[in-house]
Amino acid sequence: MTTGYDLSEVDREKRMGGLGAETAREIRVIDLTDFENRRAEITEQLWTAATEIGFFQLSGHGIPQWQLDDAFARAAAFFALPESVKARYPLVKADNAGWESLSQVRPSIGVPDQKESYQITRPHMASLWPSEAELPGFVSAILDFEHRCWSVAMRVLSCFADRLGLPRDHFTAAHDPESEQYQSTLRLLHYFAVSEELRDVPGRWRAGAHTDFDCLTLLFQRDGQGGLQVCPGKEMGEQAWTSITPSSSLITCNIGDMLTRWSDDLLPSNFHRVRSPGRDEYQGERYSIAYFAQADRDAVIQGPRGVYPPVTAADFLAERVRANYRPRM
Ligand SMILES: O=C(O)CCC(=O)C(=O)O
Ligand SMILES: [Fe+2]
Repeated sequence: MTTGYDLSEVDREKRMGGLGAETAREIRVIDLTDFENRRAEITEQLWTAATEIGFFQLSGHGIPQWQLDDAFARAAAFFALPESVKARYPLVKADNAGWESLSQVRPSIGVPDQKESYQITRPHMASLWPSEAELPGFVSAILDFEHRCWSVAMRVLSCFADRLGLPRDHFTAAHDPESEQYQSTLRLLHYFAVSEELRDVPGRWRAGAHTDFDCLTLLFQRDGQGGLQVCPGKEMGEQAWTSITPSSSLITCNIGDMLTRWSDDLLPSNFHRVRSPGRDEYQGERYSIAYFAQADRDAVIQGPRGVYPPVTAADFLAERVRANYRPRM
């Protein structure tokens, strides 16, 4: 077993900080309706979208619209708390839990993302939840939403397991919400409105180019709050980025580095970033929510063909988090 790993993903990321070009690409929408009866067809669609393009969107995912809207309303209420209150729930890096602001520095750009975020990782929240008085009903609503995300992610991962020749529940067993080792994370994100003095300042990103550390990311956005751009991993050399039209009802998915390793590189992780609005665009704030399906700390990541040495999900994640935040955090 290796301890840590060689961080080649970070080296790769450091080459992706430039502006690049823009290009149109097809982003497929895959309908999960009637999942159990349509599993074979859906599996084919997910596999080709994931391997040919990398990013895809889900409709028919079963999370009701009211619950998506409610999660965003609660996220906005959290970020609207006074700084002094949010500061009582600071990000604990080792646990991927808590609130941070302007502290995530992507290796690609070397300056902080223009955002704040609040991360929920179930086993580590004891002292990190806002109180009932501060935000009534927040904890139960967010935990319920997190569980709905888990269940969508596990459906998608079960299809990938089938195609990789692994037991169908291989990934589900490694993302066990009942385990103390669980480390999947729900992340509420708030990108700041662009102040007058920061407009047109080059080199500012809402989120610098990166791949995610996890197995699978579910990303929720809001109509009209654009900025997400993607660049399929296998085409990273060209640095041609495609803007994703935000949608309040679809889930945008991407593969993360953990699943790339676990699939012996068959499922590529994908670069993405959130650009700052241009001069003539909406300069207001932007919200998004991401669910990162990250295997439990004690899960051992190694693909069926053993292309990479085994590494625990705990070691894998710890190295990436260390490479991503200012030392003071
Ligand atoms: O906010 C977004 O649209 C993307 C967020 C993201 O890529 C991340 O937090 O890893
Ligand atoms: Fe991301």
